[in-house]
Amino acid sequence: MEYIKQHISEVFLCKSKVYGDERGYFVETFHREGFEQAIGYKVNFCQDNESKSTKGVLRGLHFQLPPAAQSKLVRVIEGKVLDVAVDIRKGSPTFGQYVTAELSAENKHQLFVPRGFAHGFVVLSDTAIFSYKVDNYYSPENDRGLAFDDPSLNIDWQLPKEFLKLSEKDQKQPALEMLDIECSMFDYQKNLYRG
Ligand SMILES: Cc1cn([C@H]2C[C@H](O)[C@@H](COP(=O)(O)OP(=O)(O)O[C@H]3O[C@@H](C)C(=O)[C@@H](O)[C@H]3O)O2)c(=O)[nH]c1=O
Repeated sequence: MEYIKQHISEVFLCKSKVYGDERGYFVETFHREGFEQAIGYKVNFCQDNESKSTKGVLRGLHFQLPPAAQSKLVRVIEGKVLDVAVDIRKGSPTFGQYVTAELSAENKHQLFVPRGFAHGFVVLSDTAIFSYKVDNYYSPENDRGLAFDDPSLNIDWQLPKEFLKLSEKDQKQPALEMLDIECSMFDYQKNLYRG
């Protein structure tokens, strides 16, 4: 597995080695020791999630507040998505900036999204199955969102806005400037994103 630091250096794109033969292929999708060595700290993944969506579905941008903050290791097992991780750590040199990655069943890339990032994706293929590990359990009372179309972020979701399908909740998420208290719960100096 290759772990590639992104321009926000706590975010990693993970590329698996795919062994193809006449039967099909084999791939390691997670190797704890290698993963922790690459990112530089321990992450205790405790829940695996899967969702299926149709083209144009946009889920996000989501995060959970401490003490239920989550790191996520995300991948696609059917179809193709554009995945986005926005840095919401107060005091971070890359605050408000984001990383994007095209994740597909074909390229088998994974994105590691640390705590202190709002995460979302849009489906670019007819359907997509999204699969991910998280290192803290689902906590509806700590579940928060950030507007996918916040002009201060200016994210290019690669599909026309009228084509996007969002949950009711995600159609009215707040802009980043409204999330000052939430962002300060991910203070960069305190390294809180390291769990
Ligand atoms: C996320 C989650 C949802 N649920 C339930 C709550 C709800 O009834 C239903 C659908 O929830 P949501 O609408 O929040 O699902 P969804 O929009 O797919 O939420 C996910 O979006 C992506 C972008 C993420 O980054 C994830 O962390 C998660 O927030 O599933 C759980 O039981 N456990 C979970 O871990």
